[in-house]
Amino acid sequence: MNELLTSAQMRAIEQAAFDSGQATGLELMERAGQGVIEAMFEALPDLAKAKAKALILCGPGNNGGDGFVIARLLHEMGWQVSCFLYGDPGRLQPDAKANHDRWGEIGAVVPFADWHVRERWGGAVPVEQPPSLIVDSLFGTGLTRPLARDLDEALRNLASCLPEGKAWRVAVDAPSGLCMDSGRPLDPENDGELPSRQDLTVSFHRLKRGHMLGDGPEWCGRVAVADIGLNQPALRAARPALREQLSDMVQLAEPDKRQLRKGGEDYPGAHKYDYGHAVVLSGGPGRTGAARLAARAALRVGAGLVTLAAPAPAMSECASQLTAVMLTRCNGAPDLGTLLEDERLNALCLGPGLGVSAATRDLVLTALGSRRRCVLDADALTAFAERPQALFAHLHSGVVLTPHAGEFARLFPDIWARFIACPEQGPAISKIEAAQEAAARAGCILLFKGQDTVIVEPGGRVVVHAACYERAAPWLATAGAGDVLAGMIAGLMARGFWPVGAAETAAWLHAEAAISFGPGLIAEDLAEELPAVLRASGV
Ligand SMILES: NC(=O)C1=CN([C@@H]2O[C@H](COP(=O)(O)OP(=O)(O)OC[C@H]3O[C@@H](n4cnc5c(N)ncnc54)[C@H](O)[C@@H]3O)[C@@H](O)[C@H]2O)[C@@H](O)CC1
Ligand SMILES: [K+]
Repeated sequence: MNELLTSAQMRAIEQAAFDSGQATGLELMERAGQGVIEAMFEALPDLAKAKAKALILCGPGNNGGDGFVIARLLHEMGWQVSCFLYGDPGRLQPDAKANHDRWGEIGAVVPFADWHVRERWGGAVPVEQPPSLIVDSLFGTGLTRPLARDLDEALRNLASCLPEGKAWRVAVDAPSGLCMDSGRPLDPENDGELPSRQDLTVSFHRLKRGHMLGDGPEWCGRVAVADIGLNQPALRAARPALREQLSDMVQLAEPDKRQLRKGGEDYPGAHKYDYGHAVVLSGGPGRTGAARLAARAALRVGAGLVTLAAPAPAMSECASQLTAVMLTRCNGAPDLGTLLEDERLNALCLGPGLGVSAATRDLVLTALGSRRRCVLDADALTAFAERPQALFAHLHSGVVLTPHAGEFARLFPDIWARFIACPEQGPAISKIEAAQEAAARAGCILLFKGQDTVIVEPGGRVVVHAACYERAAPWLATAGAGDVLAGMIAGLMARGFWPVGAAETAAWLHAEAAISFGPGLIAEDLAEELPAVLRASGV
């Protein structure tokens, strides 16, 4: 259940279910409507107390069909329901039409020409009793272009007449206007500001990428997944074409708890060298903090030994601040080369506080030449902004790049420009495609940071860690947090994690530590919170 689907993958699963006789469209639509009802009363318990009047906004496709089911079921529960339709009833798809007609036996359908939102709810004394629930069943995974201007205007009027807090808002599958493959609003006219935020968005079968990526979480409010009875493993097993379509399935990040555990059957009587030796390169005097943060994190995440390699003038500054982390002198690339003659040094971290300079570039190239597993972060990336190709030519499958948006833009300016252009049609390019293209060009693992962190192995695994909803960790926006992440990845690689697995586990632990610590967090706290996080997750 940790998968993130594209709209096309969802359609393919649905089609396979029809073709194999696992379900009919009408059955799925009924379960979808039922699923929304159950999910919203569970997630929003106050909604049941507010039981009064619901406004169901139905669209021209199957998303609208789900809305007619919801209208009927709410009516059966005693709600007063108004159904508004944006679209031509004569052109509804058969399943949506069937549910439109069933609703028609119960109540009216207000055509778009008669919505008159302002007249209804805009005056000092509303003409009509305001709804306590507004269900957005206009567009779901089928949205391919921005909302038409007249609909957009009606929805903005509705939002101003019934602002947030005046009525609960629940979206069926997607907040209308959001591209569900990217989490980006298809709304160039309004700079991506959709008409309203939802309190809850109910997805079907699995989460879609748009629920977790980009601005998706902000517009969805909260998410719930309704089971609509699709047996994906059975469909996949029986249908090679579906297997093919689901082969590049994106997963939500999870920690590898088995590998995180020390001791046990993998390491009877383990020695510290069984857990590797990470080396973190430090900047000069007054700029050693970032590397020290990374080194401490590498040790806390379980590397057997961690050495900070600092230039001579910074040695005393480092020595006064280190205890378990070891210290060695490294005055530049030749010293690093000598250091790496010791084969026990098996993972490197370069970038935090290193400085944007030719000396940094030389250190990076020496590190890459040693073929050690390596994290390149911060200045190790920015130092190549002028000539990214000079870096890419030396990268290999044991390297993890950890750019934030600014660093990504410097290394991959063309991909970045396409990624941030306001999309006019769907599916819009998502952070996943941007990261995939960048990783393919670089030829190594890429961890593209952000609230939605995307981890890509060229031609391989794609993982998303989204610090949203119950995993929101706003305190992570603090100086030095990125240095800690880089150190954690290096520490895990020293322990023997594959680079992509190290990036995934580190991204999860990093957010988990922030969630566990809570408000007031500073970067120093992240590594210190790791023991509690590891214990709580059963490691
Ligand atoms: N895939 C599944 O397994 C299920 C899907 N269901 C529902 O069906 C939805 C998908 O249905 P559809 O494929 O019919 O798509 P939608 O109902 O999302 O959209 C309807 C159609 O509108 C057109 N359209 C796209 N953008 C538009 C715009 N800006 N203005 C006007 N028209 C536009 C497109 O041709 C699209 O097919 C899902 O989101 C979900 O709510 C459910 O009924 C249950 C099961
Ligand atoms: K919707």
